[in-house]
Amino acid sequence: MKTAGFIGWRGMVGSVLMERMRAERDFDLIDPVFFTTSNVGGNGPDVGKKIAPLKDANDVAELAKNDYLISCQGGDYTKAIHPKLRAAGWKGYWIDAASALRMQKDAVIILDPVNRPVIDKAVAAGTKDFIGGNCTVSGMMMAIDGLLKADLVEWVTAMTYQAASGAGAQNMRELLQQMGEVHFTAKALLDDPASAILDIDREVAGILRDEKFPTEHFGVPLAGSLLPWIDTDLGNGQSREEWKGHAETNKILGRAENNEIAVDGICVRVGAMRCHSQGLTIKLKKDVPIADIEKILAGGNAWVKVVPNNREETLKRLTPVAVTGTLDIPIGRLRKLKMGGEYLSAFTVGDQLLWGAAEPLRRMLRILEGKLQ
Ligand SMILES: NC(=O)C1=CN([C@@H]2O[C@H](COP(=O)(O)OP(=O)(O)OC[C@H]3O[C@@H](n4cnc5c(N)ncnc54)[C@H](OP(=O)(O)O)[C@@H]3O)[C@@H](O)[C@H]2O)C=CC1
Ligand SMILES: N[C@@H](CC(=O)OP(=O)(O)O)C(=O)O
Repeated sequence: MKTAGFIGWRGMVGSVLMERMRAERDFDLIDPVFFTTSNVGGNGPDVGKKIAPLKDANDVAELAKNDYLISCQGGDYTKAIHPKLRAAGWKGYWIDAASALRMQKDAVIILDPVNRPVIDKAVAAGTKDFIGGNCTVSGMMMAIDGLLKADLVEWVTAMTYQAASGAGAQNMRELLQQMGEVHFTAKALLDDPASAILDIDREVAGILRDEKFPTEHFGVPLAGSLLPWIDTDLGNGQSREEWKGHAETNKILGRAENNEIAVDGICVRVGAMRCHSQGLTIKLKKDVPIADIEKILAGGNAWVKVVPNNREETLKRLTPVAVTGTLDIPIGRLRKLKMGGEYLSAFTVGDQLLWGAAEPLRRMLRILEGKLQ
């Protein structure tokens, strides 16, 4: 049995990965070894079998004993350790959730329901670095997988509504603190049915703008507001999160530079917990009837679910609350836009900690073990 070293297993993405691997009995396939940057000698997670005490995640020689290394520890860790491992001659498979290596020439971005042929070809060619994609990109591609496979997409714009979890565990906590603070401020007026809504609104605006309002992690209020900028500023009017849309989509599909699908849009953080939503405008290569589009989308992969474009089904099935904690990728609000028969609108939701982070990693391990058809 091959050995797999896990780094970052107790973080937010890592915990979801452990949960999924336990549920799918992935630990039966490998001998797991757990690493830490903070608690050498401590206890690892419960994986249903006996494991050794935690090893040092900065000990390159110890890491290099493993056939696989799966990291959810973050980009800084990857940048510090991965080059040392390769320089030391380690030939194992590196599977990573962080963005650090994604665009490297020798790395493949993994989203196997969408790009299994690209992955298989890379494995056969001896590629050793397999990196999970950006959560927004992965969610969008899982949703429109059918149209991509049918080569019907000329371009896509994505207007996103991204959850707090994308910014990290501390940010999820801060969002809840902010919500609590707002409610606390308005509570007395809220409890009085005779109070005026504009008085409540004034109190709320006051606390949101108060310098004591908890904003250590987001920098500004997210509760009762939204943040139309995610990740760093590229200096050309685009955020790094928006840049990833085009760069990663085309790399995932393995498309040549002269055959790229243009992907662009605006990425926005909203007060959802862990599901990223996005409104898509898709320019199709030809005018395909909506009933056919629904069929093509539904056949894209086993997780995409087409939601009929009516109010009741949409509000029941196409929200972060409906999707959170599941692998489902609903897509709905499907209709042709006024601009013409080639212009399709769509709305999709995905749990960004599952398909957007943990799930492609555990599936890659199975692919390498020959246990995923
Ligand atoms: N957040 C997201 O939505 C996504 C994140 N990613 C990538 O995954 C990587 C990890 O992200 P994420 O899981 O959010 O990071 P976390 O901050 O939750 O965890 C990272 C590490 O922090 C250490 N840590 C310190 N204090 C704690 C604590 N109280 N509880 C748990 N861990 C703690 C742990 O290392 P140790 O055990 O060694 O102390 C842990 O492995 C990042 O590179 C990110 O870019 C990818 C896709 C989505
Ligand atoms: N930037 C994403 C989360 C993330 O970690 O993305 P990436 O893996 O591309 O760094 C978000 O904020 O929602």
